Amino acid sequence: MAESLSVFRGDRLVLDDVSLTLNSGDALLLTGPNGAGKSTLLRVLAGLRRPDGGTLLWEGTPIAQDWTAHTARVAYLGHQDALKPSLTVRENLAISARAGGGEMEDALNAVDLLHLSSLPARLLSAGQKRRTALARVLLARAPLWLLDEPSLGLDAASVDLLGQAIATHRAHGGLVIATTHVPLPLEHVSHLALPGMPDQTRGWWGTGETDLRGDAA
Ligand SMILES: Nc1ncnc2c1ncn2[C@@H]1O[C@H](COP(=O)(O)OP(=O)(O)OP(=O)(O)O)[C@@H](O)[C@H]1O
Repeated sequence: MAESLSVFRGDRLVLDDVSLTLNSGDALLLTGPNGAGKSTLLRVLAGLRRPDGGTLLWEGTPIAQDWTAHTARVAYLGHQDALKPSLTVRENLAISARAGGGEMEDALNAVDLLHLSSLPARLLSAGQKRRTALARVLLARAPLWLLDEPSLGLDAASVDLLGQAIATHRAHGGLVIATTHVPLPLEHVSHLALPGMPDQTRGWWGTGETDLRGDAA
């Protein structure tokens, strides 16, 4: 999927020769210290930023041939929840539902937001906003989820819901790449530690993890 990516931010080489491959149902956790380039890598994979070197492929075809087609494959959750404050939860999500055709009630249910769906987004707590943004990912009906610190601000019950949503997506053949600084309730994940990761955190990231660094295609 990604071959030998390199990305400069300013004059600093933030990503140097990063490669990774995901198959249907796979999940990859990106870890590394602040500034390691995790968000940068996600934005490149989302097509929001062009790499300075290397190639992105989808089913063997270079993504650069059709960036618009790639955008339709991706549900991207950034650090910002990007909600319109005056619109209700449901109205915010309706925009995504129209774009992706997903089921509104199922998405609200999956992140336990049904009871808050008529509230304007400006009245939501940080965790409730994050859950709304996650519901938008569900509604996008995109095969590739790119999640930047998806558990940010979530309580324990909501982190469990996040884990279930990801597991369901994977069970239907979806792909997930998520950055995180904390363990997530995921099974059989791969793990790409961008440079600077302290060794003692190995083993945090769920069961069955595989270290892709160094041997990824
Ligand atoms: N607009 C910019 N111009 C120049 N450098 C930038 C810019 N945005 C980010 N950077 C630099 O790029 C590097 C990677 O940033 P990035 O946000 O990808 O890191 P990260 O691993 O996601 O960090 P965090 O764990 O804090 O979220 C950092 O050194 C940062 O200072």
